[in-house]
Amino acid sequence: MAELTKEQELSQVAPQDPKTQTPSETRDPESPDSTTGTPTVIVDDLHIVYKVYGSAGDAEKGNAANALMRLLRRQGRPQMKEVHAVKGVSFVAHHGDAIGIIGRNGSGKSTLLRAIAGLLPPHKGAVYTNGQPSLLGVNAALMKELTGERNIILGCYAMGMTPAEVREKYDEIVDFSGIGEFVQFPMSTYSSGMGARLRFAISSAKTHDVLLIDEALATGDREFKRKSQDRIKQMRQSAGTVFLVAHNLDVIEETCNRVIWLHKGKIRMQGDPQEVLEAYNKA
Ligand SMILES: Nc1ncnc2c1ncn2[C@@H]1O[C@H](COP(=O)(O)OP(=O)(O)OP(=O)(O)O)[C@@H](O)[C@H]1O
Repeated sequence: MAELTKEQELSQVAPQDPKTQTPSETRDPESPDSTTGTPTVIVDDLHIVYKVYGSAGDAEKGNAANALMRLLRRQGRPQMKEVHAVKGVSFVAHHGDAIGIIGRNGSGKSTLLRAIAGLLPPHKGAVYTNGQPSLLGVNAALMKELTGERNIILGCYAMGMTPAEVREKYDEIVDFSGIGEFVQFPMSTYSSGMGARLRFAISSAKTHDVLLIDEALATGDREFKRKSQDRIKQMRQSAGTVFLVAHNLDVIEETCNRVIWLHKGKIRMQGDPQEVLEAYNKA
């Protein structure tokens, strides 16, 4: 796939509006990376809306009449609220990119990552991916009641590795995670940092087409952070694309070649890490 014109080669995540499925329109000629590497992820005018059943607002609470009104209203449809978490985000990522996503709490970073992973359907717009995206978050699901050893095997199988590949990688994963003899204990006995380290070690044992990391580096100690940054650099070199959401801006600056700054669900700025981080720190 030399250019984006072969749209059919990109798998598409749950689009709802056929009018928006024109990824070639989303290329940003101004972007420093838009002409290098093969496109791996195209986010095209993406909107993500959460629907939540809300409770009563403060003005409606407090007395019997209001309580009765609330009860009566609930006899009809329950009150539903919408949270418009991502509002028209578009960008193109390429092989070899490590893209940092920054923004204040609630700006939509994790939502964007989950949408790229295909875990959230777009309300409008689309996400196209070339290859399998894998989301690595501190809450990524491994089975807590199983030992680290079992989880390594399960996790590797889940990523599509063969038994021979799992045997080959097993020691390296345990080593990298630094959990030592705890590998024989159930994950429920691990500290949150140990769990996060094991998840990172498992997920990064394989070369991913698109690896999405959500704050995974925030929990490790200094030594583990350094090791995981090196691993991310290696993954970039092996031609995958890495997305990294982290509040630690140093990690983003050292690891990423491009930064997207989200503000209230929209892209406020994107491009060279130093420039974007400087503007972000001044804001
Ligand atoms: N499961 C959910 N249901 C309803 N609303 C949600 C849900 N998850 C997130 N939101 C809302 O969507 C918006 C974006 O949240 P998101 O977690 O993506 O932000 P974030 O930038 O990752 O925040 P943080 O830096 O605090 O992790 C917020 O207003 C949040 O309240």
